[in-house]
Amino acid sequence: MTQSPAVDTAETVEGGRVAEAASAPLDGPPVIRTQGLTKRFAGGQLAVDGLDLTVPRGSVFGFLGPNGSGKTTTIRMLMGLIAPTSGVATVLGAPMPQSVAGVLPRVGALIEGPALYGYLSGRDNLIRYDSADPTSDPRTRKERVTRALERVGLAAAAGKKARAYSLGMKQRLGLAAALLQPRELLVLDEPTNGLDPQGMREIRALVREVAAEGTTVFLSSHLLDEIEQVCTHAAVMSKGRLVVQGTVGELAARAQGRLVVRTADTEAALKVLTEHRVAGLRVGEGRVDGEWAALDEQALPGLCAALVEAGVRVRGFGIERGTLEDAFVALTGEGFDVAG
Ligand SMILES: Nc1ncnc2c1ncn2[C@@H]1O[C@H](COP(=O)(O)OP(=O)(O)OP(=O)(O)O)[C@@H](O)[C@H]1O
Repeated sequence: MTQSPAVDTAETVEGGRVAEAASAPLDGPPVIRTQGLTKRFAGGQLAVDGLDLTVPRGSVFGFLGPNGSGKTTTIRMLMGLIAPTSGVATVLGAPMPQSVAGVLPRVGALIEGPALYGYLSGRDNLIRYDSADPTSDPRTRKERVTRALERVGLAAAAGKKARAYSLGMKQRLGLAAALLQPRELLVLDEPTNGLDPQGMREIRALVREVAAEGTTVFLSSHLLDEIEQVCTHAAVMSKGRLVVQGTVGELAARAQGRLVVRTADTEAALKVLTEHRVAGLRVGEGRVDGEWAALDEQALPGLCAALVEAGVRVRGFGIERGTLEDAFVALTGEGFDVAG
């Protein structure tokens, strides 16, 4: 696939080297920055390999990658839960894990499912969680708990014991815990895991709302469309390494749209498109597609007419938009495993 000029602003990793970016930084120093961050587990597993990540303040940053690509391990290092084997992680300007005590009160986090007391109600779980936070004000606790339950859509189920909650409700309760106080940074590991489509929409709306209030949101996901819907920026991981990072617009621009002709007469269509110098032609079941970026939009009606004149029975003719998934496949040469 050819690259459009727009993608040159994305920070790209090729052959293990980072080409520094002019990637639209938002205000101030980055909220998260890692340099050469690496984690090799005792068993020898290299889970994160030389990661250079820059999360701009005010962004909704999607940390994207198939299962097992190193997202959770990275988040655990950022939150000081495990120490890196080598490299540096800085969160809100302070090195981790050394600055855990100063940094974590400024961060709301939902990692690997919330730790809940099953015998307590949702509301009592939040009260207990908030009481354990030395920075929280007991005088406003009740209102803050009520507000957090409302925000995540759990007000009606607040009195139910947490063990009776579905996975999605537990996930919401964990999110409510992260929202008990205003935070500079919200870190969410797969926040829509276990939610139905409506629940996913609600959580995404909540993420946008929190971001609009000025909180930087860092969320991991293996769902490409989720990243496209809520994030301003994204980084793509594959096998512990950073593939690319930049704004979502820059990343999606890597996936150019394709000209698609739907017809049973694929051979005849291929001939006409070749004559018209359409590059990157591929023939599929009942369709021929090619790169369209180099074509002039003005040329499309003429191209369609030429197909018809050549006797091609055209059932469909148009441009299909490229997706982040196309970009991922183009960048890694792999399919994106969305299982799990
Ligand atoms: N404690 C551990 N000990 C050994 N290997 C581990 C450990 N934790 C994770 N790994 C391995 O490190 C790799 C990265 O795992 P990680 O959980 O960070 O990926 P992920 O992208 O978050 O995937 P998922 O979405 O499935 O959680 C995997 O191969 C995993 O098996």
